[in-house]
Amino acid sequence: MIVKMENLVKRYGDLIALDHLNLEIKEGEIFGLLGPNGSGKTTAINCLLSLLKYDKGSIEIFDKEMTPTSYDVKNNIGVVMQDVAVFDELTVYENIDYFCGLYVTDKKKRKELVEQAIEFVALQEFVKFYPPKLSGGLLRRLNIACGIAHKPKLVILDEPTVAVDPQSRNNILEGIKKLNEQGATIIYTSHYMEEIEQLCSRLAILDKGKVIASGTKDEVKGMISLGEKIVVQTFNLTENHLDKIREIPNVFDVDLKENTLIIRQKNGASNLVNIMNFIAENDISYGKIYSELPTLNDVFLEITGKELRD
Ligand SMILES: Nc1ncnc2c1ncn2[C@@H]1O[C@H](COP(=O)(O)OP(=O)(O)OP(=O)(O)O)[C@@H](O)[C@H]1O
Repeated sequence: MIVKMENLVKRYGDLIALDHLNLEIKEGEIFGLLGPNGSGKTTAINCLLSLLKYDKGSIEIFDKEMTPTSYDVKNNIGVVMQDVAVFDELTVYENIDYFCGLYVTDKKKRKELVEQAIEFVALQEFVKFYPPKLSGGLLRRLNIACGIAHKPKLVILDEPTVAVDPQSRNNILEGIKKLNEQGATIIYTSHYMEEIEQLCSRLAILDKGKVIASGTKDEVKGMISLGEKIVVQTFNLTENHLDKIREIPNVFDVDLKENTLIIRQKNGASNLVNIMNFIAENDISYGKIYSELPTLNDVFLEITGKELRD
């Protein structure tokens, strides 16, 4: 276990920002913290880093209690915060060199690390630029390079893709996968469920400072009863057909409205094939046919009654 957060409570006055939060993050995973704005993601990260005092609970990182003076633990953590924090009066190269220098004093070693970080976020053409001359996406990439240049074992990224262009977004997501492949454990917070789906091996969904669902993506999706949804645009279905479709393995709900048939099935390997075979065998004419698996938003919607996005 790389991170163990137990029963964490954090209050801001009357507001309970973290309400007995429990998180366990294992070595080598990309762990997603997903939740709508204000659900407590940044507060959880700040407590984890001992940047914020909390009211109750305990935090262990690398099997050691985390305190504001746990410098040996902090040396092995890289943080990329939501707000870009670089020096406007230093160039791209100098910024990365400065932040790397907080951890690595050997100049030769640092030069290597800084160059690797620049290559990692593909900022080679911009090394002499000052931050005010960089676009939002490039600035975020610089922010990331500053956070990871010292090759930490644990990398924490707090919504690193907010307001970036699609090219930088892809660069950032690919970079995170690469970091993980090179051995870093990653904590990634976002309110974009697509990013969490794409990146993370396990996740926790937060709402009002509580974990409302956690596990692998499949485990989390398995917590709700929506199952797989198969949609068929069809024209000549009879009641008799609908009855037969209800008998197909895994089908638990069939609904025909105008020309759209929605079949809900429990998860299974050949759900769509079974439906297509039935359509072919019964000479049913159809337009579009497609299958949708539940999304993390469906999970959130079912548990909380509201959408993940604002
Ligand atoms: N310094 C503070 N003082 C008072 N309330 C705060 C403070 N920081 C955060 N909060 C409140 O605590 C709750 C959790 O906020 P937090 O920033 O941790 O959420 P978040 O999930 O990271 O949201 P976002 O996605 O918008 O960053 C929110 O209701 C927020 O308004």
